[in-house]
Amino acid sequence: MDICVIGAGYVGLTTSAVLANFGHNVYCVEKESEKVEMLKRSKIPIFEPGLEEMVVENQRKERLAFTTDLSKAIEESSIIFVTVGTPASTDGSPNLSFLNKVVDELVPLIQSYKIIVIKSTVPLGTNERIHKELMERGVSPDLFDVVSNPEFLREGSAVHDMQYPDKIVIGVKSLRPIEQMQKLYQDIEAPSIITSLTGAEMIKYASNAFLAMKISFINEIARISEAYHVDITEVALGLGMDPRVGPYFLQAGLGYGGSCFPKDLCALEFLAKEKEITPHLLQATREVNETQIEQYMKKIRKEFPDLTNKKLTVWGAAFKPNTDDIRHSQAMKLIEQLAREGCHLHVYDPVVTVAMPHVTFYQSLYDSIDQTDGIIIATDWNQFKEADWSFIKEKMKGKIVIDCRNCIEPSRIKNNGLTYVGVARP
Ligand SMILES: NC(=O)C1=CN([C@@H]2O[C@H](COP(=O)(O)OP(=O)(O)OC[C@H]3O[C@@H](n4cnc5c(N)ncnc54)[C@H](O)[C@@H]3O)[C@@H](O)[C@H]2O)C=CC1
Ligand SMILES: O=C(O)[C@H]1O[C@H](OP(=O)(O)OP(=O)(O)OC[C@H]2O[C@@H](n3ccc(=O)[nH]c3=O)[C@H](O)[C@@H]2O)[C@H](O)[C@@H](O)[C@@H]1O
Repeated sequence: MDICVIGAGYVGLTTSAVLANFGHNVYCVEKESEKVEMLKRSKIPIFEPGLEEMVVENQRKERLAFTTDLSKAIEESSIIFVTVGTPASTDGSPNLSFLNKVVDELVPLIQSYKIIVIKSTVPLGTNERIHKELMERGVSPDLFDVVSNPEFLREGSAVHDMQYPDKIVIGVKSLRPIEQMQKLYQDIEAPSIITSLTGAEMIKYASNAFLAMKISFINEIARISEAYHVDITEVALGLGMDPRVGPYFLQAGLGYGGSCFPKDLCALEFLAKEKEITPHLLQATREVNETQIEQYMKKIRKEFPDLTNKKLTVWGAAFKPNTDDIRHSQAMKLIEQLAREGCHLHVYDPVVTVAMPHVTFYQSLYDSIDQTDGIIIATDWNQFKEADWSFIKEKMKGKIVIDCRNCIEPSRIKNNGLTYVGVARP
């Protein structure tokens, strides 16, 4: 099949590479010409394990092309994926300007039957609205179907997640596009859920809200566990053994960040309030998360009562490991807070470097700890878990290691004469 993917961000690039890898011809249309030039030279603008290799391989096989020319891509494609960003506006409502622009651009270009697949995460009712708008603007209903096909990939494992999803959600208004959609995904072994356009939108929001709630739940339980000297990792293990709960997303720490959980939670809260529903759990989830940085600042201030001119090392800046994405990163928020309080910060992240006042980003893990007063782990990269703590003990000046992700076994640090501080790890 010939496919057009609009947007070359995390979702657009992964969708393009994976569909091309399944043998489809894919045109990935991106509005930023510099990005397109880079991609044409097989340079990927984001860090995502396995993506570059898959892009290069499919460019070589001439199944994947990058362009700014939407009209040619639409003319040649029967399926159009829309993967543009839907960031939060200042009032928490989703900003749909990129999506609306795409709809404007599509109106004059639909001259033969197309399936328009909305992969971006959009507020309830958006797919219905797009369908209506296309008709009102003169596009014959014989020439298009809108399909709501939300994406569940995680950054850092995007290529794997898209090839091996646990389900495929297909929201439709009529039965007409279903067969084509199933054919498109025939190489993926996963159950499909066929639902309404708005039902698919809600499955996406409910999934992200539930996962975020699980994280805030374990962070709240960690606060209580700490007060009663209980080990949160044992609690999470025992809790997660119940199949009704499951073992995932029970890692206590600095809280969730990234380009999706914070904005999708705000969007759902906004959508609830629009219908005069008080979203108690969503609000509580957000409130716990928003106070996680302060929880850890208290721990840091307890170890270093005067932060002015303290030389501290922070490991991790990305919002999670295996990505260079710092959008709404809790690690970055912590770094900014520490810098505001007068610390001299030495930061190391395997793939992130940012220019900011009072902060020096290092290119090597061990260079970042030279003569430091303490180490703060803000993102749980594997590299940090595998560090040589006896060597670190020799290089650093102080003794304190604050693990804001509970990602290191305390004994590994304590056995080397250092002090370990996590959350609820007595
Ligand atoms: N990042 C993630 O892990 C996931 C994101 N999502 C959702 O997918 C959507 C996209 O997310 P990301 O890929 O992270 O966004 P992104 O912001 O990284 O990428 C969007 C891309 O679309 C391009 N674009 C915007 N308007 C365009 C237009 N008119 N024509 C061509 N290109 C255009 C932008 O320049 C940008 O490169 C969002 O709704 C997000 O909530 C869903 C699942 C996972
Ligand atoms: O809609 C989206 O964009 C995506 O949002 C999340 O994926 P992502 O944001 O890439 O990353 P996650 O692995 O979910 O982690 C999100 C945040 O939660 C934190 N986290 C995760 C798990 C955990 O147990 N504890 C915890 O603090 C991570 O450090 C990170 O900051 C969802 O997991 C995806 O299914 C979804 O498609």
